Formats: sequence, structure tokens, C-alpha cells
Amino acid sequence: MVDGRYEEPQFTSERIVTASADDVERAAEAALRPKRLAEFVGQPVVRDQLSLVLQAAIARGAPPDHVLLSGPPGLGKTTLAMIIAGELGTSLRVTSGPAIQHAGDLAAVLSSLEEGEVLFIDEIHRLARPAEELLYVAMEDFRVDVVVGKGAGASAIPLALPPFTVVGATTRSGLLPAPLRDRFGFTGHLDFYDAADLERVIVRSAGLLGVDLEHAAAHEIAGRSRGTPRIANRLLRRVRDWAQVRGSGRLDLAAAHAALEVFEVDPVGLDRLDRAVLDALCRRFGGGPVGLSTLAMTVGEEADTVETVAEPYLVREGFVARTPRGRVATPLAWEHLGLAVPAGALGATAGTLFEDSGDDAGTPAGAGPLGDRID
Ligand SMILES: Nc1ncnc2c1ncn2[C@@H]1O[C@H](COP(=O)(O)OP(=O)(O)OP(=O)(O)O)[C@@H](O)[C@H]1O
Repeated sequence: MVDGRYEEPQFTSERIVTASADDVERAAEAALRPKRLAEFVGQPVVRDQLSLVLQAAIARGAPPDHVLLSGPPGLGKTTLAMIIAGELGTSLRVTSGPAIQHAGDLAAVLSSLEEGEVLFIDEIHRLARPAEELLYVAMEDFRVDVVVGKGAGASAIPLALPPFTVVGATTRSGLLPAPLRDRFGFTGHLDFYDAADLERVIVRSAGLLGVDLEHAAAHEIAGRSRGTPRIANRLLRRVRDWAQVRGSGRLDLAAAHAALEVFEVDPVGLDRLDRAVLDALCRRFGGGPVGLSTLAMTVGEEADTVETVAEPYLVREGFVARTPRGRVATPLAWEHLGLAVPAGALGATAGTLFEDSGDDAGTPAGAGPLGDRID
């Protein structure tokens, strides 16, 4: 924003507040993962239910039912899968939906499982259909049918598998076909963490990293972590960097403020892309409604990035509403940018807010969405 004018934003670096992680970050995360259920912070309902399921299985001396974990990225699904194997005293085999290209790949993994092992399938909603069908049978009957030969002469030889437990993780449980969902005896849904739990995650991680963290700094980082432990741990590492290079080494409130300013994470956890979306919506389009593709083009991003990376948090926190005619800034958005809330902001559409959206600025009401996908 220059002299009240709208300025095209430029995004050059990876987002610090994204909930996903690359391989390098996953390696950094490994040291911070809780190993036992008792160390897993928050999610009391899932933790309690899982504890019951695992204790009962241990007492029976048999593998527990298959477990499905659903919820947004970075909330602890992989961590829980590892904890399940740890609590059962068995090993964990890890694969993912996208890694399994053919049913044969899955058959190879399944037939190499040992009794009682836990097979973790991340992004299970992305399994190819033939692999999914093979998995139904394996989960229910502990059997894979190995196909020998081709065409009319092909035959299936059943291969018995030892009992094992599948732990599936998905960010999109709605995409799982019912027959697959039904094979899981226990489903745990992970919710975003509240600030108090995130603070506990941060204090725990600081202890493991061996850094001197002031309580007020933990509180500050927690408030900017978008309800997500992965983001909390990442922000903690950046504050540690700042304290080490530019501060005294101690992670106090001043270090947290200074570091998070350098990394452009504002007091409610919005980063540059989030603020650019709000800025475009309010200053350029008068608060909307504006279609997703127009909005994305304005901030110089792919529509998919705006929709899947920035928008869920902006909508969840009440900065943006999705209406049949497009995205609309709420009064909170105007206030967050330090702008006066215009009379009638959102008011004209407030009565018609619901989960739908147009994909073009100015799409006439009732003309219908033009290709927007709603999760
Ligand atoms: N409840 C928790 N207590 C402490 N640390 C946690 C908790 N949940 C997650 N973490 C930490 O957050 C990071 C991300 O967790 P994890 O990899 O399990 O998330 P995920 O849900 O599997 O994400 P994705 O869907 O991207 O695979 C890890 O470093 C983990 O240690």
C-alpha cells in the first residue's frame, strides 16, 4: 500500500504459516514428536478414545481395530500413528496414497507385514481405486489376492496375511469411499488446538530444543500459530534463530515480537499472502463480492493457492465470507487493515451468506457458480 493506493504484492518465499511441511522440515520435526500418548498435548477426546482402544487391544493380546485419523495438516496425525505403534510395542510401516501407483505396490507392502505391525497410510484418500479395493479385502479378511498371468488366463491366488492394523490419515475424510471408511473400527477427528494447548506444545518443544523460553513469548507464539502445532514449532524455531543471531539467546517477548515481525507473521497469525488477499478485497474491490480467480490474479497467486492455503484460515477466523456471488470482506477484515468499516459492509449480502461462491467478480446473483470448488 503506497499513499493509499493498491500495490501489486510479490511473493518470493515459502510461507512460514503454511500447515504443510517438506522433507527438510519433517526431519526437523522428528526430534519434537511426542513418542507416547501421555506426551501428546491436547485433543483430549481423541486421546482418551485411543487410549481405551489401545489398552483393550494390549489386554487381549491382539492388534486393535484399524484406525482412521482425519483433520487438517500439521495437527498430529503422523505423530499419533507413530504413538500407536509405540504404545503397542510394534514397528510402524509408512506409505502414502500417492506413493502407491498400482495395486501390486500395495500387495507387496501388505505381504511383507509381520504379525501385529502397524501400517500407516498417509493421504489415504489419494489411493488409486484398484489399490483401494485390494485394501478392503486385506483389512477385512487379512488376505491379498495375488494375480498370476494376464488376460483370460489370469488367476488369483489368495495369500493369507498375519493380523495387522492399518492407520489411515486423511485431510479430506469426505473423499473416502464409504466401503473403505467402514473398514475402520475407530475414527478420530483432530481439531485445531486452542491457544493454551499450543502454548504447552511450544513449552515442551523449547525444552527439547534446550532453549530458554519466557512464558510471555510462548503465549505470543501460540497466538500466531493458527491452531496448528506444526506452525507453532516452526515459529518457535524462527524466534530461536532471531534470539541466537540478534538477541541475547533468551526467547523473551521482545525476541518473539521482533522475530515474528521479520518473518511477517502478524499478531493474529496472518502472513503477507493473507493480508494481500484482505487488502485486495477491501481496497481494490470495496469489500467484494469478488470471484476467486479474479482475487487470485490480483494478488499474483494461483486460484488454488488462495483457496487452499490462505482462504480456509481467513474464513475460519471470520475475515472473509464466501457468498453465492463471491468472496466478501467482513467488518473484521476492514478493522484488521486499520480501515473504517464502510456502511453496509457485508450487510447487503449478510442475509444470504452460505457455503457457495461465484468464480467471477460481479457474477450476477442467481447466475450460479462458475467452476468454484467448495470443500
Ligand atoms: N499434540 C501434539 N503435541 C505435541 N506436538 C505435536 C502435537 N501434534 C503435532 N505435534 C507436532 O507438530 C508437528 C506436525 O505433526 P504431524 O506431522 O503429526 O502432523 P500431521 O497431521 O501428520 O500433518 P500432515 O497431514 O501434513 O502429515 C510434529 O513436529 C509434531 O511433533
